[in-house]
Amino acid sequence: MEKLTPPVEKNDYIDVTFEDLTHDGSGVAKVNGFPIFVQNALPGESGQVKVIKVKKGYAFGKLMNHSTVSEARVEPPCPVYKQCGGCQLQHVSYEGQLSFKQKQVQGVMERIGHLPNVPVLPTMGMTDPWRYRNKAQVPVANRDGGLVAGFYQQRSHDIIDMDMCLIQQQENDDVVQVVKSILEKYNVPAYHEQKHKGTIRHIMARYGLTTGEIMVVLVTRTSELPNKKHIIEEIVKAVPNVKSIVQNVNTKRTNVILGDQTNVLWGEEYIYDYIGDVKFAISAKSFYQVNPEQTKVLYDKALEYADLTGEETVIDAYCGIGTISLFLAQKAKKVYGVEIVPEAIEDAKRNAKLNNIDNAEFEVGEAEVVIPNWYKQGIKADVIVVDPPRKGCDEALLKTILKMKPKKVVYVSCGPATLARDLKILEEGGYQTVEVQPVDMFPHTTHVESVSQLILKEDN
Ligand SMILES: C[S@@+](CC[C@H](N)C(=O)[O-])C[C@H]1O[C@@H](n2cnc3c(N)ncnc32)[C@H](O)[C@@H]1O
Repeated sequence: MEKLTPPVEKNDYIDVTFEDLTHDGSGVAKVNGFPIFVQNALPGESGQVKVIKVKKGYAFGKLMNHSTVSEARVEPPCPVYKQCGGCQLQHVSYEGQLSFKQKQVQGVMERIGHLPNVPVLPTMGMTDPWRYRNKAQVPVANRDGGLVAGFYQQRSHDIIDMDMCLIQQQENDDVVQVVKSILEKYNVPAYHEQKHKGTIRHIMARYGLTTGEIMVVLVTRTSELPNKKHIIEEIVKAVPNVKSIVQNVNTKRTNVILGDQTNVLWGEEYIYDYIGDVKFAISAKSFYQVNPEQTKVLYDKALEYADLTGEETVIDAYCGIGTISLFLAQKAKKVYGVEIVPEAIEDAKRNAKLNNIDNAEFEVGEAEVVIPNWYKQGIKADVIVVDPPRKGCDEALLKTILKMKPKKVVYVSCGPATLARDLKILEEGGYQTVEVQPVDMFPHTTHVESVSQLILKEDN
């Protein structure tokens, strides 16, 4: 096969116009069809780029200057946007972000799914896309005789001290600052990663948006916490809505934040929050959606697409803590949820009880194993909802769906590329994708979430 010669070399300076944005927010320019990826460049912009790395089929460049600036470009409001890396799209207007997310889904439908006619609707965004996150997990270090708490600088483990994060609930920012100063006052040593010494590793705050309840989690290397009694008293005094103070002990040399052992130091083991009418108990280790306001928007859409009358049997595959299952159970005859993580299923069962929901059953296991078993046992769903991780649905699960033939499939996805791949398989098996609705769950980041409705075609 003829070897293609890249049209650019390292250290070349070239003038380009950007055509697209990648899934991670880099601008894409093309030289004779050869793509060059450049950070901080937007579609429609032109400028001079220095080529910094050339690979077989693509190159990376650094933007040296702009000759045209996109109308969608804005000044990022966060002072540490460039160092942090937690957000990737703050330099794009919110309208521009929503349009980028819609185009990204549309693009993969065409390129990967070969489904150019599937309607991809405009992204449903937030009225106020700031301060939406209900969970903060902030690493702590010792510096200049005190404590710093903030975020890891991009591609490093250096902590940048920070007193606010514009996508965090204000309450979480406040908790982190107050707890940091209390720990500093009592000389609690911060964890030192290389030496694996010290005590406090992370300060974590969880906030119930609808209840205002706050949980403070102190993640420590050792189960011993010096001046524990005073620290607890001061946190209770300083954080009026605190309902739970928890110590999580993580003894391991690891990047995973939480360890195995959790002790309640004060108050309750759980805080509570509602999504719609459904109440959720949230422990230090529970998975819970980080943007509950948009979760409601997403799940309302899923419910609309499921179009339940009260007579249906529904399967919720990859059900996590049963958030969607409990939403659906209010409108269905019976819901079966399956999830691989046993603790999540315990939470799902607890949450069903908490809401007096007795028509939802949950099972631990792989969706691609459990659902075929259910089918063998005679369980046949009228509607199947799937909400898989980024890698999409397992092929065995898709095959079972095609055998079981539910009238509707509702596909909640956090990975547009695998969504497109799976929709194609379902379409070839007799389903029609009615529409795809992107929902912005994570403003200012490149994450794209969407929900799709598929119906079984009549002759199947
Ligand atoms: C995107 S999350 C779904 C969250 C869920 N809908 C909720 O609201 O809690 C995907 C879930 O799939 C689970 N998972 C991953 N692989 C799985 C598999 N093969 N079978 C079942 N669940 C799986 C993960 O543990 C995770 O909870």
